[in-house]
Amino acid sequence: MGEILTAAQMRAKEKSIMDSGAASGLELMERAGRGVVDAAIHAIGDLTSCNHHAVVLCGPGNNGGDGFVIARTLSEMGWTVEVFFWGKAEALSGDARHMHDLWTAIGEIRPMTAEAAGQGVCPTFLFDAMFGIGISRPIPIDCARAFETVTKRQTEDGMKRCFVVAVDCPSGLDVDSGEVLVPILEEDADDEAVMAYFPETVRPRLLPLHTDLCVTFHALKMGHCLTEVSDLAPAVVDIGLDADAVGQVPIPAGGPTVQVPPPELPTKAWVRAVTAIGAGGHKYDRGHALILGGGPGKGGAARMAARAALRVGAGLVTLAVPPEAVAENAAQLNAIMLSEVLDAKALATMLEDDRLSAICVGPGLGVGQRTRDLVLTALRMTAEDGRRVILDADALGSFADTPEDLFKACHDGVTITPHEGEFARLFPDLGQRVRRSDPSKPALGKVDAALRAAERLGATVLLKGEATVLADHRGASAIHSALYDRKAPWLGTAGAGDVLAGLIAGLSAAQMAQISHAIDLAAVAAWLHVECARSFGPGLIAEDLPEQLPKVFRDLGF
Ligand SMILES: NC(=O)C1=CN([C@@H]2O[C@H](COP(=O)(O)OP(=O)(O)OC[C@H]3O[C@@H](n4cnc5c(N)ncnc54)[C@H](O)[C@@H]3O)[C@@H](O)[C@H]2O)[C@@H](O)CC1
Ligand SMILES: [K+]
Repeated sequence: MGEILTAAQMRAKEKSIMDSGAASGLELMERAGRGVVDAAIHAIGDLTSCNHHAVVLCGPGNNGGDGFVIARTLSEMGWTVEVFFWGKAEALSGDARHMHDLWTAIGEIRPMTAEAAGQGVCPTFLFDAMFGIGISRPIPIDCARAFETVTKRQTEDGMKRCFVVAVDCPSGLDVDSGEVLVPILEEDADDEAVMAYFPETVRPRLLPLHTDLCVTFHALKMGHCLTEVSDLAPAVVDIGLDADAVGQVPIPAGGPTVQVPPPELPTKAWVRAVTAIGAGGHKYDRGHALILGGGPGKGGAARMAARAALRVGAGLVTLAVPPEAVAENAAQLNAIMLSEVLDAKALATMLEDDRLSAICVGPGLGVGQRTRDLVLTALRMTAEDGRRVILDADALGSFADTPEDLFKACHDGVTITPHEGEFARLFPDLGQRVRRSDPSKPALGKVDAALRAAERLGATVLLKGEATVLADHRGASAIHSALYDRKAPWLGTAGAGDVLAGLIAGLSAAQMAQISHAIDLAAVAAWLHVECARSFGPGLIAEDLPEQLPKVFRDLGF
C-alpha cells in the first residue's frame, strides 16, 4: 500500500465499492469497527493485567457509527463499555443510525459532558470515535473536555492511564492538511478565543488530543504522514476496498496523487543503480557534480554538500569557489576537486563543459547580486540540455524580493529545496496557507502548496521538514515523513540541509537510467538523509551524515 489518500479519494473508493454492490456501507462500517478493536488489542498484546473496561466517545457522523460497532464488539467479548454520544440519534446517517440502534438494544448511551465522562474507573481503552475525515472546523469544546476528563481517570494506585485509540484519525485532525482543529482548553480561554480560528501566535496553546494508537482504514491519509498523530505508527485496517475488487478508482479532479516513497521506493534496484554504476567502468560514467561554494570562512556548507555528493555516487565532484577562498578550501579537500570561479561569466565558461552533469547552487553562498547572477547563469546554461540544477538556501533567499525572476528562469531539470521559511518567502500566498490562519478557508496543506509552487516554477519542489513534501510540475507528489518509527529529531542540526542538497546533486550527476524523474531522485535523497541520521543516532552533526552512507548501503545488502 504505497498510496496515501485524501479524504475525497477515500470517499470515492468507498462510494465506488458500494455502487458496485461488492459491499454495503453497513458492511464497511462493521469491518471498520471490528478492525479497530483487533488493532487495539493487538497493540496492547497481553491483556491479563488490564481491566476489561472501555469508554467509547461517539460523534454525530459515520465516525460515531464506527464507535457504536466498537462498543458492541467489545460488549460481545464480555467487556464493560461506556458510550458517550455527542449529537442527535435522529440526525445520524442511515448506517450510523443502524449501528446506534444495535448498540442501544444492548447498552446505554449517555450525553457527552465532562462531568459524566469524568466519573468511573480508569478504562483500559478510550476510543475516540467523535470525528473522522468529515471534520470541517474545530471540534466542539464539550467533546474536547469530555475526552480530557476520561484520560484523567486514574487507576486506584495512580499508576496507569487509559490507552487512547483514535478511530480513523484523532478527532480534530484535518486529514488533508495534517492541521489539528482542536479548541483551546485552558480554563481561562475566553469564548471568542476558543471559537475563532487562531493566528499563528496563539497556536501553541491548542491542545491536540493525545493519542496512543490511530487506526485508519484501507490506506494512510495525508494528515497521518504530515503530522505525528499518535505515539505508535498508525495501523491500517483492510476493509475490503482493494482496487482489484472495485477496479481502478479514478482520482477526483484536483486531488493530488501522493505516494509514500519509503520504504517502497528505495528498493534494491536503485541502490544497485547507485552503488554499482561504473563498477569496472570509468568515473565519468558516474557523472560530475559541480558545487558552488562561498567566500572565505563561509565554505563549510558547500564542502559538506560536496562530500555528500561524492559519497552518494557521483564519479567526480568539483567545488568552485571565489578566488579569495581557494587557499582555505585547498587546505580542506582531498578527493573533491577545487576550481576558482570569479563571477557568473566565469561560471558560464565552466558550464560549457557538458561533462558537468549536475550543479548545486546555494549552500553558504551568501544572499545578494552575485548569487542571483550565478543562479540565473546556471539555469540559462542548462535550460536546454537536460542537466540538473539544485537550488538551496541562499540561492533561494537571494530571490525573496524578486521571485518572478527565478520562476521565469527555472526549467524542468531544477529542484529547489526550501524549508518552510524559505518557501513562504518565495511563495508568500502559498506559504501563509500551509497552516490555516483564516477560519473560513481550509488550510492548503503542504502537499497542495508544494504542487502549486512546482507548477509555478515548472520544476521540482522539495519542501523540508519532519514531513518532507515533494512535488513536481507534472503534478506528481510524495511525502517522506520522518515520524513514528522513522523519527530522527537529531537531524535538525546546522548544515543538515546542505548535506541533503549535496545528496540530490550527487544522485542527479550520476544520471541513473533507473531513476529518471527529479522528484524520485529527491525522494531517494530524502530517504537516505534520514537513514543516515538514524544510523548514526543522537549526537549527530551534519559532517557525520555522508560518512554513514557506506553503512546504510551495506545494511541494504551491498
Ligand atoms: N460507510 C462509510 O462511509 C464509512 C465511513 N467510515 C467512517 O466514517 C467517517 C466519515 O464519516 P462522516 O463523513 O460522517 O464524517 P465524521 O464522522 O468525521 O463527522 C462528520 C459529522 O460531523 C459534523 N461536523 C463536522 N465538523 C464538525 C464540528 N467541528 N463540530 C460539530 N460537528 C461537526 C458534520 O456535520 C457531520 O455530521 C470516517 O472517518 C470513518 O471513521 C468507516 O466506517 C468506513 C465506512
Ligand atoms: K476520531
